[in-house]
This record gives sequence, structure tokens and C-alpha cells, in this order.
Amino acid sequence: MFGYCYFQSTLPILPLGLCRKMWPQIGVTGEVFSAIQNYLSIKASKHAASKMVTTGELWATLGSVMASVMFVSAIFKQYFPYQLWGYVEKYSQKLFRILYPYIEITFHEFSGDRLKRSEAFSAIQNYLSTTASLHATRFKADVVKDSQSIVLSMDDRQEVTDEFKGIKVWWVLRKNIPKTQSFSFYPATDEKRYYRLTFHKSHRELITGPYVNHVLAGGKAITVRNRQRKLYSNNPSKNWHFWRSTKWSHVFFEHPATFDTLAMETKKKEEIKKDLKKFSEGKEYYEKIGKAWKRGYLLYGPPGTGKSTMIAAMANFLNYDVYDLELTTVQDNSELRSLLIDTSSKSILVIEDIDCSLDLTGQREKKKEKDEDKEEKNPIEKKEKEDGESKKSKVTLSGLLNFIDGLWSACGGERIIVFTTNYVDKLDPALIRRGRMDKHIEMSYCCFEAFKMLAKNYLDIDSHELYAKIDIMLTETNMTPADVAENLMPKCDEDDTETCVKNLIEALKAAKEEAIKKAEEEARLKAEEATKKAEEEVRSKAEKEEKEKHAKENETSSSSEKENGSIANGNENTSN
Ligand SMILES: Nc1ncnc2c1ncn2[C@@H]1O[C@H](COP(=O)(O)OP(=O)(O)OP(=O)(O)O)[C@@H](O)[C@H]1O
Ligand SMILES: [Mg+2]
Repeated sequence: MFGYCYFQSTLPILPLGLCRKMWPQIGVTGEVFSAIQNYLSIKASKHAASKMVTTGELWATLGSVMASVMFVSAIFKQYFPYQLWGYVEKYSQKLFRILYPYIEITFHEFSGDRLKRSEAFSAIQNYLSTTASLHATRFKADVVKDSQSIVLSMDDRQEVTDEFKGIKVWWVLRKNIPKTQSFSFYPATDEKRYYRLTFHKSHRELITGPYVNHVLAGGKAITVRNRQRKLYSNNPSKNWHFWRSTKWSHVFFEHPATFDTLAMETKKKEEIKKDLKKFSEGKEYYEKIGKAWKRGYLLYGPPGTGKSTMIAAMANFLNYDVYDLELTTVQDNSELRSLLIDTSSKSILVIEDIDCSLDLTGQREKKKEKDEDKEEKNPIEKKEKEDGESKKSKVTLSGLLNFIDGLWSACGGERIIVFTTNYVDKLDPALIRRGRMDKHIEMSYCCFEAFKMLAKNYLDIDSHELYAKIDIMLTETNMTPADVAENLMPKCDEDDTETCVKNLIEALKAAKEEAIKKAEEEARLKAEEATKKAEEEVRSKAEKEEKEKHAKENETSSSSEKENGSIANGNENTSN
């Protein structure tokens, strides 16, 4: 009503602004324009005045009603006996229930002290995205699946109705904004959103049971249908409390690698695929054996052998999200736990190059501390060092071990944890024991079978006359699949299959020669080292002998001197 009055009262003024802009453009002279302006302003003011009277009347009526209510309630409070207040409350609630025979259920966005986003909330959001599109008038739009489709969802405070077995229910999206005294640029930081479901109390059984289940199941089905997988990376904790920030930020996961494009022995590949499938279908089995529904994979091998590519292939095979955890930005073990809790199920949690991520052995830390104690530092250097230390991650090996295999690791379920490393021997045995890293997969240099897959992918060929030669050369040389792939890739339009295969042969020859040179160089260095060592030994032996000889000579000379001395003394004594 108020909005309508306001609109009516401002309406006549609006065209004035437009006139001002438009009329000069169509050649109306200044005098004519001012005449029209004066005419319109008189008309508008009359119109507006008449509407203002209506608004004034409305306010006056409202004011008097309010005053009457307040007066009656004050009188009532003063003269009504205090002892009877309880009854008044009780019966007023009863009366309210009779007058308002509806039940309300709220579904909050976050559960468990804001640690985890409620799955029910997301399911309802998705369910209502289809229901809302029929009834609501205000929407929020999200683009999914390579920008090919949009999903509409209810906007804040928008109410929609739904029907279930002929019964009407109402949904509304609301949010609680905490009453804060402080001024903030980001007022919505702590807003708590929730869906409220309202229905008549006579349908309590039907709505709280079958209807809610129907909504959740429908919502989950839509989630799966519209699901676009995501690649997450963890945010530094200093940003966790900023406006709308979360512990993880994401982009859509679009890596095209699959097990078909991954070059490795077929037997090994099939074994991994079976293992993954068994895991993803093993909910009941894991429950039965009393184990958290998670599985650890350790991928190790030289750089360029396809460890990261394997992770992408796994995610595409299982249709899982990927959480790429950068351990060095995690401040301490409790942050690590928070990050773990904030991951969704059906996901792969990746820690790449685990050997480089952190210094995870306690002994090394202690040794360093001792060394530092010895050093005398000036105060500025010391302060700088302390600042650097405070920013450094304090995640410990035991924190990481608990993260993977502790009580918290069971939160969520259906999770794969993958570690990659170039140096498996560097890792602490506790970190990679079975139960933490259940399956160890070695990613090795390119074999002939892997080469054939790469050739099929890159050049679309199954055989070639040079295959036999390549087979032999690959056994003689260590070349990573990354290098093989790079050589097989055409670099310009003129590069045909023949050129690419020959390029690979040239590269293999060069690699072999380089390997031979390297081996020769190593052998030469080794021989030099051995000769040096032998010479050193001979020299030290000679020195030792020389020293011994000297010592002996000194000994004999001193004893002969002593002898001579005693003879001389004897002679002196006899002459005396
Ligand atoms: N087994 C493979 N099958 C198919 N492509 C591969 C394979 N290995 C490597 N590649 C190619 O080489 C590139 C590098 O591979 P990737 O990043 O997976 O190696 P990595 O083992 O993770 O190396 P790093 O240890 O340095 O991280 C990829 O882009 C991919 O195209
Ligand atoms: Mg990698």
C-alpha cells in the first residue's frame, strides 16, 4: 500500500526528467520547453498533493490504533493480578494454536557449529530449484556444466508452495543476521540461512516422514544430475574469516585425462581400475569390517611418469571432486583437521610431493634447534627469523598421521587420499604403512606397451615398421612417458606420423648416447676418486712410516747420548 502510494506520488515527476532530456533533442525551442515544464509542474504538484493527503490519513489512523493498543495493554498490565499471568500466557498460546494451526520446521545451512554445510540444505535447495521455477517470481541463477545450462534457485525471502498428495506446504528461504554493534564492510559474514517449511498440523505424519524424504531424495538426484566436479585448493587460514570466504576455493575440474589415455601396462591399469570400483561400491563392506570408508594411494616414481595424470584419471573414472592440499600453507594440526572436515564425500584428497611438503621428521627439527642455539645472533636477525618461523607450518608428522588414519578421518566417508612422491625412500615408514597408504603404485619409465598407447593417442596408429626398433631402444634407455609424449606430438601442420616416430627414435638415440656419456663420466669420476683415495692411502702410509722412522732415530740418538753421558760421568768419578 505504502509502496503504491509512493509510486503514485512520484509518477508525475518522472516524465519531467525525461522531457528535459528528450525535447531538446527533437528540436523544441527553449521557450516552448519552459512553458510545458511549468504546466506539467502545476499538474504534478496537484496530483501529488492529493495523494499525500491519502498517505497522511493512513498514518494518522495507524497512529491512533497503535496508541489505543498501547493504552489498553498498559491498563491491563497495571490492574490484572500478577498470579494470573501464567494462565493468560497458557491460554493465549492455546488460542494462538487454534488461530494458527500450522507447524514450522527449519533446515539450517550449517550443522555442527558451522563446521559442515548441511547436505539436507543443499538437497532442499536443489529440489526447490525445480518447484520454485513454477511458482516463484524472484530467482538466483547458477550456471552449471560447461555453461550449458542454468539452475534457478529461490531468492532470499521468496516463498513458494508445493503440493504432496493433495496437501499444500509452504517453503521460504530466510536468513538470520546477527545483531552486531560494530560497523563492517562485509555485513553478511555471519548470516545464517535456513529454509522454513510450513504445513497444517493435521498432516504432521505425512509431511515429516514421506514428504521430507521425497524432497531430500529428489534434491540429491538433481545434485547428481547437475554435478560439475570441482578442483579445490586450500585457502591460507588468515583468510578463512573474510566475507563469504571458505577454507577451500575451487574451480571446475576439467582435466581430460582418463585411464584410456594413461600410458601404462594394461594389467596394472586394469588392477587399479578394479580396485577403485570395488572401493566406490564398498559402503556395506567397509561398515561390515568396521573400517572408515576411505582408501590411501601412494604414487611414486621419477618426474614425468604420470602421477598427476593418474590422479586426474582416477577422478574422472570415479566422478569424484579433487581436493589439492598444499600442506605448507596449513599452520597447525587443528587447521589440518578443520580442512579435512570441510571436504565433501566422493572426493580425492591429494598431497603432491609429500617428501618436499614439510620437514616431517622430529629428529631433524631437534638437530636444527641445537645448531641454532650455538649461533650467536644479533637482535634484528633474530626477530626476522622469529617472524619467519611464526609463519611456517607447524604441522607435525603425528598430526598428518592422525589426519589420514585417526578418528576424524572417518568424517564424511567415500574418500580417497593420494600422496605423490619422487623419492619413496625419504618417507617415514609410518606415513606409508598399509592402512594409511593401502596401495603403492610405482609409476615407471615408459615401456613398449605404454609407448603403443601414447602412439595410439597422439598419432592414431596401432603399428609401424619402426615399432620393433623402438621396442629395443626403450629397453636400453630410460625415457619418461612425458618425454615420449612430447616427441610424438606433431609440432606443426607439416609433421606427419613418419616425422613424429622418427623424432622419437632420434630422441631415444640422443638419450641413449647421453646415458652412455653420463655413465662414462660417472665411471671416470669414480675411477678418479678411487685413484685419489689410493694415492692418499699411499701418501699417508709413507708419512706414517717416515714419522715412525723419525721417532725411532730420535729414540736411538737420545739413548746413545744418555749412554755417552753416563760413561763420561764414570770417567770423571774414577779420575777424582
Ligand atoms: N603415463 C602417462 N600417460 C599419459 N601421459 C603421460 C604419462 N606420464 C606423463 N604423461 C604426460 O606428461 C605430462 C607430465 O605428467 P605428470 O604431470 O602426470 O607427471 P608427474 O609424474 O606428476 O611429474 P612430477 O613428479 O614432476 O609431478 C602430462 O601432461 C602428460 O601429458
Ligand atoms: Mg605431478
